[in-house]
Amino acid sequence: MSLQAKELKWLAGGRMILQNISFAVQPGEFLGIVGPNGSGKSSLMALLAGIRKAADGIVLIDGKELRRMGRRAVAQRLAFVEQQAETMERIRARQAVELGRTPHLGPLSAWSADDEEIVDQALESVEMTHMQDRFWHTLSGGERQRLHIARALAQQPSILLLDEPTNHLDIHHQLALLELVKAQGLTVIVALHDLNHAAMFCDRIIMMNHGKIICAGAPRDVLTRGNIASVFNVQVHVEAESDGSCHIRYERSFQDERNREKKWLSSAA
Ligand SMILES: Nc1ncnc2c1ncn2[C@@H]1O[C@H](COP(=O)(O)OP(=O)(O)OP(=O)(O)O)[C@@H](O)[C@H]1O
Repeated sequence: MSLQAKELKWLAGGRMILQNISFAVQPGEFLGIVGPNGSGKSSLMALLAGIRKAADGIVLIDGKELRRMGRRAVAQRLAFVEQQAETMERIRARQAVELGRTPHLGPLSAWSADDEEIVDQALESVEMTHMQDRFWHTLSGGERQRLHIARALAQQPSILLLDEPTNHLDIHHQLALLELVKAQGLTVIVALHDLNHAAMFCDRIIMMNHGKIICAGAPRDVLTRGNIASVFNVQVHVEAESDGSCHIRYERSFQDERNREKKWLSSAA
């Protein structure tokens, strides 16, 4: 399924948060959104998921306007894992994943063996089967995050929106999660802070700053020394990889160097 944003604009507290946001994601494409804190990534994800309404502009799913689709119809097509997803205090891990099946259940389609199997698979894919009977409130931040992903996969969407899904995860689970999501072949839009993960996994990247798209394109065309310096105020070396992607090496700042030098001089005195 494709997703298109056309001239999106969003205001909050009388302030322009997002403006001139236009882009399209093709079926099966893995699109990354990167940008500094406060650049508008989460706000954009919320507009794309339909949980916030744009002041102007439209979101289209396979050419249909999102705001004209019912909540259930949207949830059958699109799953959203928010950055600070709500807690579900009194339920067990498995029940949290079972919630992903809700949009597919109805008066004529009660809970079935297929639903059970889909939930089993979703739990297994995030390595949480052994914790399925644990109460939600006893789980760590990373375990909860993996269950949110499992819930989204159990929803069997065509489009997956993930807002910083690797928050709270150790490096094994960060990579495992991105590999798992990539392997699903879904249309994915993911906000990421780790630029190397964006370079490794994304087909295309949108770089945002101050609520606008600064540039968009293949990782090696977006994650350049110049773009990263002007948007993130960080100096980097970008090394080209043999597979056409790139790897970013961060330089220590001048201030860091001076502090280290001072520390070394005072300890040597
Ligand atoms: N409901 C709101 N009311 C007022 N301002 C808001 C609201 N929601 C977001 N903002 C502001 O909009 C800007 C963009 O926020 P947003 O959360 O979209 O950024 P982000 O790129 O996801 O940041 P981060 O990387 O820190 O998660 C911020 O300045 C934020 O304070």
